[in-house]
Amino acid sequence: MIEVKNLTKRYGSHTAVSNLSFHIETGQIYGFLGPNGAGKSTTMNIMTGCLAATEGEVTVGGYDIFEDAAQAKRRIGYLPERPPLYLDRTPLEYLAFVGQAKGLTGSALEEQMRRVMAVTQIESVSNRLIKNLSKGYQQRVGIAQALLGDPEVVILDEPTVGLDPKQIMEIRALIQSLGKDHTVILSSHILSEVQAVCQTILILSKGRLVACDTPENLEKRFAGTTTVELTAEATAEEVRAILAPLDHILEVTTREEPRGRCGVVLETDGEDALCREIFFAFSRAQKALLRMTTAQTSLEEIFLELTAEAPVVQLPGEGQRQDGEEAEG
Ligand SMILES: Nc1ncnc2c1ncn2[C@@H]1O[C@H](COP(=O)(O)OP(=O)(O)OP(=O)(O)O)[C@@H](O)[C@H]1O
Repeated sequence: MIEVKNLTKRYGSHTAVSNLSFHIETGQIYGFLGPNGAGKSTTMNIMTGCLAATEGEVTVGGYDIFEDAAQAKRRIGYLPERPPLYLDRTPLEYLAFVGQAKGLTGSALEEQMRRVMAVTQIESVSNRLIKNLSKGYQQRVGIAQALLGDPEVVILDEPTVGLDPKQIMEIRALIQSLGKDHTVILSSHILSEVQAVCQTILILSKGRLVACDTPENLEKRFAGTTTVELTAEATAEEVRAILAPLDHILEVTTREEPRGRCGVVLETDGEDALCREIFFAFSRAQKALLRMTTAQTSLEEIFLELTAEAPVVQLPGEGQRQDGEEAEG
């Protein structure tokens, strides 16, 4: 549906987006995840034709967003980070204005307005001034305008920012329902949000794409090791002898405890069946296993690692060098 190839955006000497390439398929909810300044808004603004790229190509449904802007934009509904709401208008007036700007008139406009107001559940406030609506309802109006024209793709930049927890839950539910009929791309700097709503996560860091996968695969791909902690009724020496024949154990740390117990921490390569084997190994040795727990690297830890601040490199005589200016391999 959307193809982004080698996209780069520089603001003066600062590279906001660096050699970004990815593919958005029809019918999924995608999440752009990254800390503040990662380049999410810049990428979305370029994908929606609101901002020119320095280099690279974006096509929407096969149409180039720069060369064939009208055709490409028709397929996209966009809610920017700061929605362009007219605060002194009512949602009805505002939606009529946006609908006309998108080329809708007469009964087609009325029918679409009715539909988007029903989807976003703003009928009850449609005659109140937008400035008097709660932030949650203002956001719904912003989403309603993005849906006018029945675009195939809906792009939402930080749709839950500034909302209270109840409003966040409601907007998330709305986004999930939009995912049934649209391809949805949203940005967020909150991992749990993207994890809860999106089928594919694109992690951006300093203008670069550092990962793109399902939440489950990201966990699998980056988790690598699993830590197993156990307590056994045995000496440290006995524990090591019991574990020695088992594969998939990378490191063993033991600590003898009172009452003939031993606390053990194992670094493993993440093999799922290992806990079972450990259990039976202790059983065969007639040593009681009193406790066993596993802890995997969480998606939160993966995100923090992938987007960790790299130290600013300043070479002699080079002046202020901006990270991300070299071309990505
Ligand atoms: N108009 C501009 N002029 C100069 N630099 C800009 C401009 N817009 C964005 N930047 C810079 O480009 C980088 C990427 O910004 P962008 O807004 O795309 O990030 P973001 O991931 O959306 O972050 P946020 O969540 O804070 O909006 C940042 O370093 C930002 O300061």
